[in-house]
Amino acid sequence: MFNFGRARSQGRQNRSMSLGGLDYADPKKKNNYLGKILLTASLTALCIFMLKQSPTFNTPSVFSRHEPGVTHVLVTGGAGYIGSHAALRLLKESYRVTIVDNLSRGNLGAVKILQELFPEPGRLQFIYADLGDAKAVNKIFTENAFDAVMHFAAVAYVGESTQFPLKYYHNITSNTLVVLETMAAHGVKTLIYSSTCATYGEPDTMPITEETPQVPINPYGKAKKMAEDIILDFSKNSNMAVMILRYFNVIGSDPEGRLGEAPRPELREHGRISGACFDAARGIMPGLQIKGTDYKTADGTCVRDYIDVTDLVDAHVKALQKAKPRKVGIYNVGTGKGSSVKEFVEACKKATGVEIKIDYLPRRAGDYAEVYSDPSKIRKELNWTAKHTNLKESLETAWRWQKLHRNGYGLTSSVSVY
Ligand SMILES: O=c1ccn([C@@H]2O[C@H](COP(=O)(O)OP(=O)(O)O[C@H]3OC[C@@H](O)[C@H](O)[C@H]3O)[C@@H](O)[C@H]2O)c(=O)[nH]1
Repeated sequence: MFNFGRARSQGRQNRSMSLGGLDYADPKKKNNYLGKILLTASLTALCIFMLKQSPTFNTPSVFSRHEPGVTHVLVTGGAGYIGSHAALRLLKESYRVTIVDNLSRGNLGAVKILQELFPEPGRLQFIYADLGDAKAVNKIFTENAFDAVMHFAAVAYVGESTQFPLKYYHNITSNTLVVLETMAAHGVKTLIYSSTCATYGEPDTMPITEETPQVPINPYGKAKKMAEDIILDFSKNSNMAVMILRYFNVIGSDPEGRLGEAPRPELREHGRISGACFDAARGIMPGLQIKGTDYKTADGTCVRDYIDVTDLVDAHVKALQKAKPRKVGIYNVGTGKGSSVKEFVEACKKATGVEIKIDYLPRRAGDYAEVYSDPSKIRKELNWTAKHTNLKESLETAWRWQKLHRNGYGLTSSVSVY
């Protein structure tokens, strides 16, 4: 694990070690030492220069104290697709944001864009850390005064979860435990948790309400359900304000084309339908594979409820504003409308203007035939409703980003910790 804060303290240690070892008795050595001092001084200057370029350098004291009227939100996974869009929205709304990300799935490029948009001291800082490292997380909470946590960071591919279940159980449950324990230890009182429709599995009746029994059928959904249970049990004897948002299938991009979805190329085989469509439209892949055509749905392909990322982050801001101590709110975040994979691909062809070649494959492990939400609870209680319900229009915003960023976020997107 590396973070800029640690680099600074290590820099201090190294400096004192080199000065502590000076011995001026030998004139030859003295020249050596002068050389070393000059080298150390220039390296230190270089380090400081580089750190000043990094977002973490901006006035840590501002981040370490509560300020009346300023809500400081820790966004875990803020370098990822949804987390970065949430950070952008929070920053636009004048929240103070700290992003923690291990860059295993997220992109430093997304953080850099946010940093360029909000360069003022005290707005945004980035800390490179892994939530599995409880000591590092504790240090982050010690050095920062958070008012709320939005916990996005997680591995999140259904197919991958069936292949590497332990990775999913570990990452999703134990990291949530670390976040909760550290929040409790430091008195941070509000949690907005990213859950998923995958916790419902394959219910008998549609649409899915928050009362629909949760019977997940893949490790991703099961691990998210476990994390929800951990949070719910903890909240029974705590005065924490908790909001659990169960997302349906997230698509789209920042309409101004600054942020987008940049999945790891090496994870393409597990990738979501949106990424697969765009890869095919851009000719990076020879075509799109539709995985499963024999489901009991109108056209035989799976049905999902596609929610625009800008609507999703709007739900987060509303959840944050309405969160109350000792209360738990659980909400579906979807449009209430189901679309089949075939319909999705047709919309993608229209949005991109590309005639995507399609191969039909057998079912993917872990998939359920049909899920779509009943979003009436969130509409009633949080006054939230999806504004973007046209698949093609959401895909157009994503396609715009894809065209502007042919290499995703560039070199930074290949930084990997796992
Ligand atoms: O290349 C592909 C990818 C996906 N698909 C199909 O498209 C449908 C949607 O699959 P995706 O992987 O995009 O999304 P999923 O429904 O599996 O899960 C998604 O939604 C819920 C979120 O919480 C999860 O994080 C997210 O992965 C499935 O039927 C899948 O089999 C393909 O046919 N081809």
